[in-house]
Amino acid sequence: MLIVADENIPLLEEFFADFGEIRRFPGRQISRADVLDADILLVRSVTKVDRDLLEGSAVRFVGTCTIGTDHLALEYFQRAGIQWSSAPGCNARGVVDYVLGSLLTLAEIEGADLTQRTYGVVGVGEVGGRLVQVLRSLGFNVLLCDPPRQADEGGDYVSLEQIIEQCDVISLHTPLDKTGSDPTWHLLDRERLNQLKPGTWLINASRGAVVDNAALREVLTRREDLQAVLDVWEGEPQVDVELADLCVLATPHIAGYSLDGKQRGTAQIYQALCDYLGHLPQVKLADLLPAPWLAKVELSADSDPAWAMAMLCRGVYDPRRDDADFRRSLTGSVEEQKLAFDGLRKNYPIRREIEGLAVHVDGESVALNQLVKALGGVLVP
Ligand SMILES: NC(=O)C1=CN([C@@H]2O[C@H](COP(=O)(O)OP(=O)(O)OC[C@H]3O[C@@H](n4cnc5c(N)ncnc54)[C@H](O)[C@@H]3O)[C@@H](O)[C@H]2O)C=CC1
Ligand SMILES: O=C(O)C(=O)[C@H](O)COP(=O)(O)O
Repeated sequence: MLIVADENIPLLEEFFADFGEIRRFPGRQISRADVLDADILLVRSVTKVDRDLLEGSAVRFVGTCTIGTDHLALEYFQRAGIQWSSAPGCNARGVVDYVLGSLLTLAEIEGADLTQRTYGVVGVGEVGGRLVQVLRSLGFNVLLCDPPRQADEGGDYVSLEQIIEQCDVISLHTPLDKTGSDPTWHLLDRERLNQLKPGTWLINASRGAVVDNAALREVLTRREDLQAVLDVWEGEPQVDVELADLCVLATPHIAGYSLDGKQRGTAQIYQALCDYLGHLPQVKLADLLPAPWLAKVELSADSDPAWAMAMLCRGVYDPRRDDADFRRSLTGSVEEQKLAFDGLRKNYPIRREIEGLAVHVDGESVALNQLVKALGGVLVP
């Protein structure tokens, strides 16, 4: 069996070597000729997998080790009888950690109290749902917007207009969808961006085109009260440098890049391929994931909870480093910038997740215990 795979998929050898030959390519360069004889195609988000790539090839199974599926031509797969799988939720916690780190930076720069703001989460699926859970457990006021879920399940949802009208912080976690009943392409268009409440913080770690980037640049230029954090960009790997300059934090699509998230993505596709081929899975992620460098944190019971939150979150992950690395890469020619965008992602440093962090609170503190649990940490004796 021949497997063609994006070279940036971690643990390819460990999970897939037993199935046959693995040929690795840079994801953006996988071509018709590369996949012609392949049985299995394993990708990440940067490979457009459509009829142009697959027609006439032997590929019968496509696995994307990502949450997003906007790079896959799913209707074509159905017509052509090609099985596929994505990795739902694999790196959702990494994105939550990115948002938490961004909030800490925004609060520091603005001198704001995170407990006093109203949060709007747009798209309440794997990522947004986990984010809502953390924010509410922290005692924050959170409004939810998810028209598809609202239509299916009813419940405690508000419209995007209400989010824009009432929220001090808006975090976007929808898929990128150009069609359907609730399209998200330019969900935040010029009109909606203009309506943002004074002082709104806008975070986009979904897909670049969920926000009209040109309109955002124009609105941020006029309105100094707004603060934006962008992890994703229209036209990646090319980035609007002027827009990046206007952002508080700008990063090269790495919000979900925890080691755990990336390796989980591979493991989920391995499981899906085993199901497709009727194989009994032999490889377990738990045997491969290394122990985190930060094994345990000790907090004194009289620590200030706001300080403790910053320490715990930033001790595991602080997006300011990614922002600094990215900004340094935005100085060369456009071609150099595009290469740097992919280079930063390819050589991404090891980063772990806050969930599961072992924390010992030395003494009695209800507030600290609640904080640790809200962040997903584990209280240990
Ligand atoms: N920056 C990064 O590194 C990462 C980005 N992502 C992006 O985040 C997206 C969301 O991820 P998940 O939460 O795992 O997906 P999901 O599919 O679990 O949840 C998406 C939610 O958005 C809702 N939704 C769809 N259209 C909407 C609309 N017009 N308005 C409001 N809500 C809408 C859906 O009903 C669903 O509940 C992914 O599709 C992917 O594009 C995901 C992982 C990492
Ligand atoms: O899972 C997703 O969806 C993402 O956005 C991934 O973090 C993207 O990572 P790459 O596939 O672009 O490496």
